[in-house]
Amino acid sequence: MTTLVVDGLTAGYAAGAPVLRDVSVRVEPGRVLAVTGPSGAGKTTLLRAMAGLLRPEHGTVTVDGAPLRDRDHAVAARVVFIPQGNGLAAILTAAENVQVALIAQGASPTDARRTTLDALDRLGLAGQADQLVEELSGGQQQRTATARGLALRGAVLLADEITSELDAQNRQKVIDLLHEEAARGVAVVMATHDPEAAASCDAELHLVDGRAELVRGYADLPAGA
Ligand SMILES: Nc1ncnc2c1ncn2[C@@H]1O[C@H](COP(=O)(O)OP(=O)(O)OP(=O)(O)O)[C@@H](O)[C@H]1O
Repeated sequence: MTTLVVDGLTAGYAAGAPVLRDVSVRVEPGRVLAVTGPSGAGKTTLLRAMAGLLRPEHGTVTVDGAPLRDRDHAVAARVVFIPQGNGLAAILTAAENVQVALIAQGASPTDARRTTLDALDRLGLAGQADQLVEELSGGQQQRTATARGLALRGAVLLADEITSELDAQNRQKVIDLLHEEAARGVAVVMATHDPEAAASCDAELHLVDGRAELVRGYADLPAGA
């Protein structure tokens, strides 16, 4: 089980003032943390820092106590990032997008194919496996990206706005799958604009202009939850 800790994080992009200022939060195994806040508040920036894609100006992001050096380090620590806007290769099929990621992680082609079909099936995409991503609807693409993230079976799962293009039924399915990941010990973070999705999480960090306000902490959970 892996714990990711953000401590006093100030970070941003090369040109300009920091986007995040003195943000601290623990991402605990077996729990789902919602990151909420208005557009531009810094949700994606925080997830990028948790994924090892942004270097802190001040403070630290640690995985099991080790400061994250970069994305390679995060991948080695099994920090999986499902980006906003899906990050899929449009000219590959849904299945190929998932398989390539698994093979890059060391899976054999046979295992990769089996895991891929299982992950697509969990997202209701069994019938779309061999369809090109550019031929899928926005919601199907978003679910394919989620299938890829789940197939990688990370220790930490960072999901950036992965329900924004989904209908109510698929939205609930994806939220349920994130909770299933947590139930098997994954530390899950979900950036979302959706108050219902946030309410379903175990804790909520609300960002305003890059500053964090803990709305609900894990300690607020009823005993035994
Ligand atoms: N690559 C980048 N280079 C420079 N500035 C950026 C970059 N990405 C984001 N920003 C800036 O960082 C701030 C926070 O953006 P971020 O995408 O983290 O917000 P967000 O809360 O995820 O917003 P949204 O809900 O609209 O996705 C914004 O002012 C944005 O313009």
